[in-house]
Amino acid sequence: MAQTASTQLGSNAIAHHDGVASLPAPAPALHHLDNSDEPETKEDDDLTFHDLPSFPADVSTAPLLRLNLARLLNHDAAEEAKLWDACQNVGFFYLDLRGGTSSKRDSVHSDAAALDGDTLLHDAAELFELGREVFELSTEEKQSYDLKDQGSYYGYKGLGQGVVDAKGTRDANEFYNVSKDDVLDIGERLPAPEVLQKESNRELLAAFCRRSHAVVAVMLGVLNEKLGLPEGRLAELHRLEVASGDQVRWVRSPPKPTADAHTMSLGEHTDFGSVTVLFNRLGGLQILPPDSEEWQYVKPLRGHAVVNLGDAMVKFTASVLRSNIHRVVNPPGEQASHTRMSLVYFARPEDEVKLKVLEGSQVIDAKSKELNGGGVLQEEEDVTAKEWILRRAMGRRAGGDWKASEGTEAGRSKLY
Ligand SMILES: O=C(O)CCC(=O)C(=O)O
Ligand SMILES: [Fe+2]
Repeated sequence: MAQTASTQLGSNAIAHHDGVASLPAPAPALHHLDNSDEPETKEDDDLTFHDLPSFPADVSTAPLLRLNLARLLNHDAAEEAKLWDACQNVGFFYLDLRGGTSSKRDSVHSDAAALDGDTLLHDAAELFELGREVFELSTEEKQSYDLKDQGSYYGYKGLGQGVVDAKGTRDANEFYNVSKDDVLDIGERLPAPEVLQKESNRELLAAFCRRSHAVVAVMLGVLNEKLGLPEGRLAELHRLEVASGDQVRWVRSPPKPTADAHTMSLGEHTDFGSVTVLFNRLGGLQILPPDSEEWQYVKPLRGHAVVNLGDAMVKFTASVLRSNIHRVVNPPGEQASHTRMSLVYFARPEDEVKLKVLEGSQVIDAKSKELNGGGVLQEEEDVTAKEWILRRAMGRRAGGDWKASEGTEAGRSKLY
């Protein structure tokens, strides 16, 4: 008898499929490892946000694997295998940050002091408050921090100032991007509202960057080993202290009038960079799982980040790793009447890194050969991370060059 995705995935995966006939059928099960023999801890029982309406039980959700930072820090082989699986097959997973603290003696993690999942969760909670303050400023003031005309994607983007498709349909979110280089005093200080110039808030943003980057470094370390790349290869393309397009982003979508309920808040896309660490409280994020035509919600889980890979990892690995298409729609059910805000850390390759297939890995070489044989691997473009990110980000602004903003998954979307 066919199993449902949730029974296949076991207790450690989040999946919900109901039997309501009017809803779309569940997508085919994702590749996975079976974790059903893992005991469920008491803590795992409570993954909901108590101050918000609950995520409805009757919508189809993506059965993403749930990884645990503490286990990855202990070099737990099964956990590393799960990470490898998720990154090859889905490109999205949950990361339980609770209790994920590195021993300072662990020399494998160079920035061990910054590696603290609980403090990262705490910083994220404070940043949700700070984001609220930023968006409460007047539209006129916020608009003065739209740096598009200076050729920058940092700063503010107003509601409807981005497009969600090639026809130019306007988005339904506003966002604010803060540069890692700015808050770590590596790059120039960009114009910003007073509240973001306050030293204590710059320190909070800097701490969030360091801690998110340290979590990303753990992921990159495991992937480096699984790919069989020379030691430290991915790490040396992503040094915290070197200029890069790493950024913090707040995304805010107000509740939509009923007539507009189906307009997208944020259009279908793949992320441009390497690894994205996302903090969600209300639903609305959806992914189009591999081999599926059905968009599925990613249900937010307390204590967890949603982590996904971006196009740079696809390019570095000749598509051994996956950067999955996703979008943001209205939060489901009762959640739709609430303003949705999310907080994101985008880790990207250093500015001058060329987005080319990496050398020195048999796994990547084999994949390149396979794709070349099938004629799928396109000739590599000579593009740096900085150029790529700028082109992709600006192409999504109203009046931008949509075609130039295409990512690695263009073939998956009907909109491209
Ligand atoms: O708001 C979200 O949940 C996702 C945001 C996102 O995908 C992005 O900013 O690239
Ligand atoms: Fe994204």
